[in-house]
Amino acid sequence: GNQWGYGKEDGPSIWHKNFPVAEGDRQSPIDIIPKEAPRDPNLGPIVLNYDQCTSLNITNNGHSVVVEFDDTDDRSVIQGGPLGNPYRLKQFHFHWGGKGCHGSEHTVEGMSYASELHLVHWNAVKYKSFGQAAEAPDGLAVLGIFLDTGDDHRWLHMITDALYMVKFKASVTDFKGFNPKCLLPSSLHYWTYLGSLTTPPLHESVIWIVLKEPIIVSEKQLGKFRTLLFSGEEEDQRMRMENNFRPPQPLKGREVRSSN
Ligand SMILES: C[C@@H](CNC(=O)c1ccc(S(N)(=O)=O)cc1)Cn1ccc2ccccc21
Ligand SMILES: [Zn+2]
Repeated sequence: GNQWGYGKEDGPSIWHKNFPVAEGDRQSPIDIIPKEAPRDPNLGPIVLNYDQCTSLNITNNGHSVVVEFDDTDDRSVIQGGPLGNPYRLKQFHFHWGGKGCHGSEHTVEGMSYASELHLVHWNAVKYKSFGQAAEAPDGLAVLGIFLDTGDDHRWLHMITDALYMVKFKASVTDFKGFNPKCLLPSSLHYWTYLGSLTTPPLHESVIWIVLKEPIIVSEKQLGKFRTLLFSGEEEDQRMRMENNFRPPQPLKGREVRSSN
């Protein structure tokens, strides 16, 4: 299939060859300029119902580390804010940089954070499957959370302690009972805009909700993400998984709104 990555030969600058939508009108991520993102009084708060959440496993898909959820019912949903329906949690994953360099996807006035967490949800009211939703303009809602560096995050160790089990591409291990609520910052104030997946196939199917407040994790915890490999166990070349982020894309006239 279409092999893509984050290197010189297969990275973001050449994705358009196999995925022409890369040059589309609603691509993500973007640079968010707060003073150009007016408060919209019609934007209510986002509501996260993650209490019955059902994480299943953690996997290295060769691009990131992903925690997958049982999305066969509405136990874990996001709703409110810009969303017309509840959207069902499918997975979350991270993007990060290399040693001492930042790796968030969205930036704020040109400033990037150390890392960015994406909680991926799909509109199971309107669409029959995640795959079908992933191709629809209102099919997905991704909650983006910035990670900044400072003290240890008290719960992130539950993820970083499992990373040695999924060092290689295509490795997967059980990861049950993890509630991502523990990864939220104290404020749910957000920016929202219409965008896309930030990796191929780059479908323009995402309602983005990016939280303004970052969570704080330590350099040591972030460093554990960089022990993951892009490469599979059988490959002789070991390529460290780092800098797995797409840079900001043209806004092309889109409006970014701010919650109150
Ligand atoms: C959409 C693709 C898989 N890609 C994603 O699911 C995805 C999700 C979020 C982001 S980001 N970085 O923007 O948050 C990027 C990619 C293929 N695919 C199609 C159907 C399908 C079913 C299960 C799994 C993968 C599937
Ligand atoms: Zn992502």
